[in-house]
Amino acid sequence: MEAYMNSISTTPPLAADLVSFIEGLPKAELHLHIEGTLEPELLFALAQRNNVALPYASVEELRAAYAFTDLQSFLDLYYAGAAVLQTEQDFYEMTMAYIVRSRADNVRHAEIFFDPQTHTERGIGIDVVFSGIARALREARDKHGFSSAMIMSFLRHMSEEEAFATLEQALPLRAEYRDLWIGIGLDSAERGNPPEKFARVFARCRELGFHLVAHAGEEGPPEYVRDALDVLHVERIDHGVRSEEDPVLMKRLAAERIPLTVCPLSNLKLCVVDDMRKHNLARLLHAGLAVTVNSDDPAYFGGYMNANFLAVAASLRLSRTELVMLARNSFEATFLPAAAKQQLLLELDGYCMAH
Ligand SMILES: Nc1ncnc2[nH]cnc12
Ligand SMILES: [Zn+2]
Repeated sequence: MEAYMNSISTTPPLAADLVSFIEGLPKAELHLHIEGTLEPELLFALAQRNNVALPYASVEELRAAYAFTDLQSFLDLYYAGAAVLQTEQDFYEMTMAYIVRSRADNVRHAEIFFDPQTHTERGIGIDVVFSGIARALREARDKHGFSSAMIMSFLRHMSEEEAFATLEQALPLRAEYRDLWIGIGLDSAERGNPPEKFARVFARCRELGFHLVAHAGEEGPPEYVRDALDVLHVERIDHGVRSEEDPVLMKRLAAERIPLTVCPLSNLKLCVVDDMRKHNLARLLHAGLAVTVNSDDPAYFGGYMNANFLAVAASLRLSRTELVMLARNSFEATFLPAAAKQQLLLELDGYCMAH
């Protein structure tokens, strides 16, 4: 919330009816790291339960440390924070907290990243990670009709060999999690870790029939976006905001309607932009790209889905039509079967007619 407040402090407030329109707008979240939803309060509670020492005396002190200068300064804290996750129940509670929070934002479907290497490196079994996350997602589906999927992401600061080893560990679980585990992603430090580094493991995942996505063009150059498409054969680009530096790439992204999962508050917190009013989301949208709004690591960046929508709506003065385009793009960009996608699009149409 803090980043949102700073960015709009010199921007006129949104009309109350537009705020409530955004809050109730049905939406899909396609760029969310479940480890990035670990709020300081839960992080402290898990540290205590699992006897993990923290270098912070209080929740407030920890929150005060969330002042990032770039992606790496965030990743250092994010990986350290994830060390409190030890048991299946811990992963369950973290995931359930995210579901409660995103249902309140009227997120109707979420495709969630998880980073097994962050945990297996510390001796946590990969089955523990899958099981805790999936138990929460299945419970939310059965109790509330909350629709979701899991995207297992490789850490790009690690080697391709280590990514292959993670894939080998995970594949025996595939049948057990067939209802949820639909895709493979690529995240962590982008600069100096180009898509080609993971060409072989992505080719294998493609053969295995997974959906493919990758972070590209967050801090890295537009060539990484092009190579994520041409070398890794991804179907969506996570972030992709630096694509704007390459007009040929922009034309292609628009013509092929390749979804970009943009994360406005993340971009502000990680200094990809220094002012939300300068964010290129509206320009990308107007250039015909399939832009979506997402929260990335909401516990660290100051807001969940609605905070992201409200921040761009206020700073970029987005109209209802533009906001609906963003929500529509989010449903169209899901990996849901056509009928389920259509159902969500109809729900969105119904909402627009009623408001
Ligand atoms: N914004 C981001 N970029 C790259 N890797 C990440 N892992 C978690 N959040 C990330
Ligand atoms: Zn991300």
